[in-house]
Amino acid sequence: MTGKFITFEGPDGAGKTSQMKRAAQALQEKGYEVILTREPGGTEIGESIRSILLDPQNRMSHRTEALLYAAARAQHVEELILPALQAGKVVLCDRFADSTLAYQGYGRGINLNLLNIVNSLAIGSLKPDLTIILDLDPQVGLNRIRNKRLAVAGETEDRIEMETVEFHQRVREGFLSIALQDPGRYKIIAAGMDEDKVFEKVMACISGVFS
Ligand SMILES: Nc1ncnc2c1ncn2[C@@H]1O[C@H](COP(=O)(O)OP(=O)(O)O)[C@@H](O)[C@H]1O
Ligand SMILES: Cc1cn([C@H]2C[C@H](O)[C@@H](COP(=O)(O)OP(=O)(O)O)O2)c(=O)[nH]c1=O
Repeated sequence: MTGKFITFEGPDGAGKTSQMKRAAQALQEKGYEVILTREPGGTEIGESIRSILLDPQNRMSHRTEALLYAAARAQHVEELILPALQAGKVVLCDRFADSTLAYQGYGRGINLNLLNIVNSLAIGSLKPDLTIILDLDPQVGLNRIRNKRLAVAGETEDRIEMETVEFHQRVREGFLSIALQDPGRYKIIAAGMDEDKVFEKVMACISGVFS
């Protein structure tokens, strides 16, 4: 495997999408071939599963939720991520297996060992070279999202964003606990600063992967 696999994690509204777009552009300017993708999603099947997962009309059991995220991930890895890495590309992925541990594990309360098994069924031995966790008070993130939604008529909150602040607080703490387990792979960046400052730190972490 010659490519690089970099994942972005953190609470909703932490700035992952914005930072990833800038990082992709910076890397492309340096001559790297970059794939920008997201979970759940990244493939036709994954995007269909995403609509089911995020639809606020769906009353879904926690176990169904965990398995659907993993199903979307399995397709994503096989159809898009592994082939891109084998072709030497840089894959930037908006959320990956750690989101299942944080949201379905720390958030919903599903046993973490079980989730690790489900994740390994979905991803095999694939491991990101770097995982950037954009850390933010979840209330600030949710307010950012609400302001963004207000700007787009007709957009409403998705099924996960509608969860309680306490749920999102557990998710945040979950990400921080996960990061402690492998400080070499996880880099935590405080995401409450302005976008340019966060971006400087993001690029400093990414540079480490290529040195
Ligand atoms: N550092 C920042 N400070 C203030 N607002 C931000 C910052 N980063 C992103 N935003 C805004 O917050 C909203 C959510 O950002 P986004 O990149 O979509 O986050 P995520 O993908 O983590 O949900 C967007 O409207 C974006 O412009
Ligand atoms: C990948 C993944 C995402 N999620 C949740 C987190 C998000 O609320 C939602 C969709 O992800 P995303 O669109 O990245 O949300 P945001 O841009 O608001 O951060 O799915 C899980 O609960 N488990 C998972 O395994």
